[in-house]
Amino acid sequence: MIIDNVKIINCTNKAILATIIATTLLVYFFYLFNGCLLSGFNKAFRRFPDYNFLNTSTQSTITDDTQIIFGSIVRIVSLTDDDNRNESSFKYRLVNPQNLSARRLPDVLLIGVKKSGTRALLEFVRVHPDVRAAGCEVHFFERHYTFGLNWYRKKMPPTVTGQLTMEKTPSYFVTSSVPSRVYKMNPKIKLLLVVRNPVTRAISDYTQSFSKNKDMKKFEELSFVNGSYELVDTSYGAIKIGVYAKYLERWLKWFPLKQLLIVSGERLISDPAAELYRVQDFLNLKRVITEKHFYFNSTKGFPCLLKSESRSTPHCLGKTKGRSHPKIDRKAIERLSEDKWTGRWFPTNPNEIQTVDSTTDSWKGKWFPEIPSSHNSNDGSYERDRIMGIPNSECDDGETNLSTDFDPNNYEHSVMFTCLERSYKPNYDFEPIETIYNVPKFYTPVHKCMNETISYEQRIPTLGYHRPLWAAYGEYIYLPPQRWLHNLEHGAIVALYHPCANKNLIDQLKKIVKRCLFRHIITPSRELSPQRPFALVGWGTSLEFSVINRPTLVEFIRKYAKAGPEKVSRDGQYKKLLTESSKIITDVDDSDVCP
Ligand SMILES: Nc1ncnc2c1ncn2[C@@H]1O[C@H](COP(=O)(O)OS(=O)(=O)O)[C@@H](OP(=O)(O)O)[C@H]1O
Repeated sequence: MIIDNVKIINCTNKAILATIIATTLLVYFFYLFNGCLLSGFNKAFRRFPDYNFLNTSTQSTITDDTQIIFGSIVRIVSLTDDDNRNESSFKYRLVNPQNLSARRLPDVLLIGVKKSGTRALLEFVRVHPDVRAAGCEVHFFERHYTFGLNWYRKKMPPTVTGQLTMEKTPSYFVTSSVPSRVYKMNPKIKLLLVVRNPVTRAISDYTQSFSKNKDMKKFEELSFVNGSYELVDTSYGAIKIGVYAKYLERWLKWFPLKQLLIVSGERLISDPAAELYRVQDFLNLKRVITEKHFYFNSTKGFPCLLKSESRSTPHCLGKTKGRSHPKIDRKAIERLSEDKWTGRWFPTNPNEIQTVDSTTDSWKGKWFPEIPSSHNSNDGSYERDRIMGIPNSECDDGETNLSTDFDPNNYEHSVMFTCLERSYKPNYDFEPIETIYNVPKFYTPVHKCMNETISYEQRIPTLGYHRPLWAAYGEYIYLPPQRWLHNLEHGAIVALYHPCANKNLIDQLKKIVKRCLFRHIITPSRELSPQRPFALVGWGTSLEFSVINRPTLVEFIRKYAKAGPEKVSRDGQYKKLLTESSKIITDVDDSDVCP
């Protein structure tokens, strides 16, 4: 009986043990299978932090990297990653597997003109997700025609239905056999032709040859017969190519003008986005390539891409594009540019060319593509009207067209600096939030004239397009961000407060900033949140806070003052609603910040 009892107890123990193991295993498997469910919950919780995280237009990027540093929440936002995310949203599409990897003959040909900006146009247009281009010049129609169309097709990139295939070889334009061959391949093909002031083009052409052969004669000697500036030598290749109409005539025998778009090489440099809009319209593409894709690199002196089909980082064209030109005798340039030398534009009588296709409006007549004086890329004059710090009533003189940003004389605009709600209470529970944008190394924002609006994606902008005239340093009744962003670029610190912020705290903030450095701006801003109605802003960074903690603010100012990409300490020109000019603290360069 006792033995029986022991057996029963043993059996019961085994059963209990088995039950425990089974339950543990069950729980374990349940956990494994629902891991994604749990992480889903976690993610959902993480999606609901406080106001500041929700109310910023950069919220999608905030998850990038958030850390606690010196009692502040620091979030690091990658601008380029964010851009990629935007791009990918239109890059991905549902495709049938059989649509993949098909190589097609070109729908679009970039036929020339050599040294007019053809590489720039190709690189810019292939940013479009619906355009795929052969990277190298294929030279099919003039060099490798005997290889046949199949060979040519294999040189093209794979495309899916709906994508355009494109190729550029600038020598197509000047080779007589090419237009008929292209027509034979595809009579409906679209043609792009970049033209540039032929004198600048000739100098660029000469520069390229000279880089390969330093024993070459001077440009002036090659361009004129007998060494005097009397007779232009139109047999010299660099000059000859500039007689665009001669070559165009051949193309227009095969293709109607509506199948050809003439792209301005000058505008491709001064305003690439505008020229790319024309190209996208001509190719029936959605206007995807915009100003956001470009930045002007002042070191290179040309627009560059913030990202492209193959690279997500900012980059310019290679070293062979945008070379320095040798110094050419001004008299030679003047002689080559003379209006009365019709041969520069046309082989004979300018009116002759109009008989080729006079039915279409887009034919510009003698000036091909337009009067040369209207664009002259030689002296960089395209940037002249936007030069910073020089008042220009047609662009920005700090007086005209101010309402584009903020009109100091319009009482309706006073809402920008007036509190319409109850005053916000400071709250120690809200830690300061520092946002650091990874500014691309070569990012150079453009100056925009007052006839163009500037808006920002960031709630508190820390970089971006701005006005050519920057603000005089000091405290303002209100200063729009389109002005103070220029000050940030010069290394200023901008202190912002919400008009409804606590008055005592506003005074404390002002005192700290005024005692720290000369290069400061103080202005209200309605973009701040009720929880953190104060902010300090430096180039590419901002610190939003609820209460005034002197050490935190001083630390931020020391870290980001003078950190803008331009080292300019001189005072600004814009003074509308300036109430107190800033005082020099150590010296004009703010050598010692927050002494
Ligand atoms: N964004 C940008 N970056 C650099 N360069 C630019 C750009 N846009 C136009 N250009 C001008 O393009 C000139 C070269 O023209 P092409 O690309 O047609 O040359 S080529 O025929 O393919 O050799 C090149 O000529 P050079 O200045 O003589 O080098 C440039 O003036």
